Amino acid sequence: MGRTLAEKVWERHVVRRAEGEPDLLFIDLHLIHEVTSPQAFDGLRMAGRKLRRPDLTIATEDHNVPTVLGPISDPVSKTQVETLRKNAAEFGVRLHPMGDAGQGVVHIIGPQFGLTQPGMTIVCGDSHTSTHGAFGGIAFGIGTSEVEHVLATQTLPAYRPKTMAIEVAGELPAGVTAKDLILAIIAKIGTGGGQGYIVEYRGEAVRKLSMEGRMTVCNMSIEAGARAGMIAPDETTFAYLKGRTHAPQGAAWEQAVEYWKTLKTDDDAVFDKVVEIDASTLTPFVTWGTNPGQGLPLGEAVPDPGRIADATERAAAERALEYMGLTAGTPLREIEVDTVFVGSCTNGRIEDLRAAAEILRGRKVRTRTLIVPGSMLVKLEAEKEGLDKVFEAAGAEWRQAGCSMCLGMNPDTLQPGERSASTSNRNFEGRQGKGGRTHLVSPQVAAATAVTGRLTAPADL
Ligand SMILES: CC(C)[C@H](C(=O)O)[C@@H](O)C(=O)O
Ligand code: SF4
Repeated sequence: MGRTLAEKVWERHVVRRAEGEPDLLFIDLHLIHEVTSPQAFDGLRMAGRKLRRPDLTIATEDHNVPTVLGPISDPVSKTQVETLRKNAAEFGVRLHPMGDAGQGVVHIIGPQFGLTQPGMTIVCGDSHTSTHGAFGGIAFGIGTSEVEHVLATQTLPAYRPKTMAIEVAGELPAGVTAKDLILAIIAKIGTGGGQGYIVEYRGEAVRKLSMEGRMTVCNMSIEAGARAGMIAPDETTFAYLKGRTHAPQGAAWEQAVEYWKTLKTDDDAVFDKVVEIDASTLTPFVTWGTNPGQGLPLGEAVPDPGRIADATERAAAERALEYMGLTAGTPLREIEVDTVFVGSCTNGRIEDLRAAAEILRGRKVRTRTLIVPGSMLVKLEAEKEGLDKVFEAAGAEWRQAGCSMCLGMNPDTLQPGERSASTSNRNFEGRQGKGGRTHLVSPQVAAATAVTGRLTAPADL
């Protein structure tokens, strides 16, 4: 019987297997940030261990950094960043600190440097590590004790998840993006729908996505509860990687591509579960609730919890509407927002900024609008293209790279009761600041919303 892509990549990395025990996997790339690494380094220090493979480890500062120039004022954030600096120096880890040209959100810098490659195992003490699966590797988030294990051994014990195929037939209509697709997928399968699985996204619409779009999709796999998300590499993947700093060069490149071409699910392979979705029926999607599965097409209205059959879901919807300050039956297009955030490891890449700029060009924003590049390199690229000027002319704020308003660990937050349209990945209660209300959207919807002050698709402008 043939094998799925996930099975192929997994098997190639097993260094020890024993009955009744998790497989011991070799890890090709270990990404580090300031929030989940301090105790792991402490553990190493206490055990008198060194880092096993500093060459396969890379660190960045992202969650706690302010996105305006200047020092970190919050003492907890400051300590976390300083601790990472000390640890990186002591253990010989390459670090991209604030202000460095290579700094950025951990899931943006791996791909941009060509460190993220097809067929790899990639881990990070961060749930959105699933992003890197867009290149056809197995990438997942790990806990701090696992971070320590990987630092010490470059291996990780893990049970192999089951495999799920999400088959996306047809083409995305014009104006419908990767973000709308993944929000629609999560609304369909639920925030627990992917639990216990590695998801492989397949089908025509997925093949047609750019690498940026594929990363957006894989990024949010975790929001459907999946262990990881992946997409088989193809010409789009190779073209994206070619020439990047850490991508193989010359003969090694040819050899790598030859191997990468074998990284696809065999025709006769069997997935443990298959979900089908028709891309051609999709429209711009927004969330109305407090989990990423509570989403609907923008053309619809706030749902009536009374009409939800499942008691748990009904209770969740009631609570969500109360927190969100929404009334059932209100057209989603009539919801007014105070703040728009374009950024994060979901939608903080150059293509996302270009899409937002295209809509904001020659227009003015009515909301507080933060445009935050996912990395300093994205920032540089955007500035070369003059996108910063477009944003500033529209009245939006152009910032330094970081996680920013994706989560309230830095100065970019919502005030209690404030409402945002955000291109990030989580709309949990308090995610963007205590009492803040988040609607997850694509960069296109975010930009159009900034123009009108209400949830809006570009086609409505
Ligand atoms: C802080 C970090 C551990 C966390 C994660 O694991 O994802 C954060 O990045 C997030 O997006 O919530
Ligand atoms: S941008 Fe958001 S989702 Fe991504 S790593 Fe930072 S906090 Fe987590």
